[in-house]
Amino acid sequence: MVKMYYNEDADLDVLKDKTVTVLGYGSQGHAQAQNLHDSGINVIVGLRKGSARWKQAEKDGLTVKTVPEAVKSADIIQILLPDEVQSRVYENDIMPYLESGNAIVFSHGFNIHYNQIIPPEDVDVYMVAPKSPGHLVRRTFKEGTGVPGLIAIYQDATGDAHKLALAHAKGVGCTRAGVFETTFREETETDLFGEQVDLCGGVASLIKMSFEVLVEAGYKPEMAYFETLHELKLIVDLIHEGGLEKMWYSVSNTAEYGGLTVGPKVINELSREAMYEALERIQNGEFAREFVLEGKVNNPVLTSMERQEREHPIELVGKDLRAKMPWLNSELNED
Ligand SMILES: NC(=O)c1ccc[n+]([C@@H]2O[C@H](COP(=O)([O-])OP(=O)(O)OC[C@H]3O[C@@H](n4cnc5c(N)ncnc54)[C@H](O)[C@@H]3O)[C@@H](O)[C@H]2O)c1
Ligand SMILES: CC(C)(O)[C@@H](O)C(=O)O
Ligand SMILES: [Mg+2]
Ligand SMILES: [Mg+2]
Repeated sequence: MVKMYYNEDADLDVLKDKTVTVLGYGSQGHAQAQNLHDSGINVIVGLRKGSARWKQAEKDGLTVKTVPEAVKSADIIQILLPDEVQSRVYENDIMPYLESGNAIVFSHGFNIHYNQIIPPEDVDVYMVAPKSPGHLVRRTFKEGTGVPGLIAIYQDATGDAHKLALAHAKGVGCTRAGVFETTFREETETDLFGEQVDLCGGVASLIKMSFEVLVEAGYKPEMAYFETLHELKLIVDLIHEGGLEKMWYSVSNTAEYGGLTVGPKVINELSREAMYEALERIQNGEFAREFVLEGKVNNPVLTSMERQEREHPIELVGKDLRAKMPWLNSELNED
């Protein structure tokens, strides 16, 4: 078993005299900056002048500066910008102001692993990667718990990178839930695989296709929505708490027999082949090249797919139904 690190293994004091700048105030940025600040660490947020997020970060009680000013004021520079813009911002607004002994921190290894950012040898480079969407990083922290996370050391110029990474993970709240150590390569490749095949891509495709089949067969879209999307969370909660065993225990024998016999026909050997293909494209850098080039031309494919996704009938019926369920936390930008 891998070693897990908890609160007692990490010492926040190593960050006592340091300033951490969090570049970006999106999903991870707003969560990690506020958690670090609430943990007593001196935090500055770095944003573009005129960024819509600037006011929000100030409203949240944080100091905000432009990226170059934030980097100049900091010992530890945490890059929580979209992966596809990080290398450009690094070249223009980070690298010129780095000082020997600084640390650069990532929450995903993409830009290091795929050579988009090549840091100088005299800075620490480490990762603190919460294994969770950013909004839950903040929500769980405020509830007094946290989400599990990974740390990884790419470069230990000062000899302190490991202690810093653990303290940083503690400030973000991850050592409350458990942190384990990995490498930039392992985090990057498994993270990309998980989000493409299972967590985001696989699940979204499964939801949409099962919804489409029910609606095409003449069932009401509202029925199909509850069956294929809404209830998924309730089932996943059981899996999350107690593994597949707890889910199979809780559902009826009918669901258990039907699920165990039909599931492998739906997610089948063809799906396995597609998963291996996705993994190969991640491992050989093809996916990274495609995504980096997509970013360089201002995300035309992503923009168009986001629009198509918003217009999918399950999203339209879902919007109406969720409006009738005010107890759902469906705000997009909730803190
Ligand atoms: N979203 C997640 O839950 C999640 C989970 C784990 C790891 N990560 C990693 O965290 C990092 C950040 O991802 P995110 O999803 O939080 O990003 P995001 O898109 O939600 O937020 C990005 C932030 O950067 C700002 N920004 C964009 N371009 C900028 C520029 N040129 N200069 C300055 N600021 C700019 C945006 O205004 C925004 O505040 C990525 O490395 C990602 O892989 C994200
Ligand atoms: C939250 C995820 C999917 O785990 C993360 O990896 C991301 O890129 O947003
Ligand atoms: Mg992930
Ligand atoms: Mg990811």
